[in-house]
Amino acid sequence: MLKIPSHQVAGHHASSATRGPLIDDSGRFYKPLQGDERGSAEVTFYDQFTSNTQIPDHIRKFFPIYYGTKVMQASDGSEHPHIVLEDLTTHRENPTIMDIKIGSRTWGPDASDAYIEKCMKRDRETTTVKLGFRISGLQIYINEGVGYYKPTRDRVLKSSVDDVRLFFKKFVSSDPNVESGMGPDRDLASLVYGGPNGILAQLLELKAWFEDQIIYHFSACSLLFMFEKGLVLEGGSPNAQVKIIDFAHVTEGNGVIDHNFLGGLCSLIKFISVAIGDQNGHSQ
Ligand SMILES: Nc1ncnc2c1ncn2[C@@H]1O[C@H](COP(=O)(O)OP(=O)(O)OP(=O)(O)O)[C@@H](O)[C@H]1O
Ligand SMILES: O=P(O)(O)O[C@@H]1[C@H](O)[C@H](O)[C@@H](OP(=O)(O)O)[C@H](OP(=O)(O)O)[C@H]1O
Repeated sequence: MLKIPSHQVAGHHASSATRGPLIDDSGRFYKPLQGDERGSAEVTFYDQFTSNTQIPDHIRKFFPIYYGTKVMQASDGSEHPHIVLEDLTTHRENPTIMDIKIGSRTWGPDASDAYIEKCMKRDRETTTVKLGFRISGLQIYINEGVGYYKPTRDRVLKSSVDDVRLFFKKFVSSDPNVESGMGPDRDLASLVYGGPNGILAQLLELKAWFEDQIIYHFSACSLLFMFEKGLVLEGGSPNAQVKIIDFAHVTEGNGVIDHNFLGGLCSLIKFISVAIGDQNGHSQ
């Protein structure tokens, strides 16, 4: 049975009037191809990436598994091609999720002047230009009674630099709505951001690849942070994961490192380091 994902935090949403992602019970995520060149560019990327033998396994794990494309009934009732992906939330019960669009510019080298103008406006209005990334959406699980803290798209996109700092603290706090004089409690910071399997370690692994790889330029891609607070309450690990998604503006690297993504990633790493409590940032 196809349904609208309940854990989508950003991007185009499905409704009976608009085409958006759908999921099924087998753990697949169906993303409708955008009608213009963005849809075909994303398919081209996934086709090429899936068969690219230059991608090390420890990097491939950051990408959703790709199952090809399928023409099927879209959320608006039309027959439409979809990209079929692994549903990254399928094994999670109450995931806490953040979508962060990386890069200090969100268009690729072949973009039209009109598209650049549209993106530049949005990049300036958000933290993209200042920080090299912007938060596009998030949800934070609080508990069974309250459910999720999920600020509106408008609220998230209007974030200042200080708001971004605060969101990274709220993200790992027991209740994002509660703040003492010291701000949100950050009770889960060392478990979720820190440690050998935490988000910071995963970002550093990605960064090492981005310092070297000259195959792709990942314009306007997002990193998804995910973890499960419920597992911590049961005494386990939060199963923190970083994934990279949204490849509508990926282009060939042509022998040049992806300085736009790499710069944003370094900036993000510094913010996460600070949110853990290491005011000097990470030394690597
Ligand atoms: N494979 C996946 N599994 C589960 N959820 C996903 C997956 N891919 C994307 N999502 C969810 O859908 C949201 C939007 O995804 P994506 O960025 O690919 O869509 P988009 O409509 O192209 O976005 P944008 O308008 O920002 O370019 C993400 O923030 C995430 O919550
Ligand atoms: O970050 P926001 O404010 O949500 O803005 C959206 C974001 O820039 C997306 O990347 C873009 O889609 P693409 O990356 O696929 O171009 C989308 O364009 P659209 O509204 O024209 O689809 C924007 O609305």
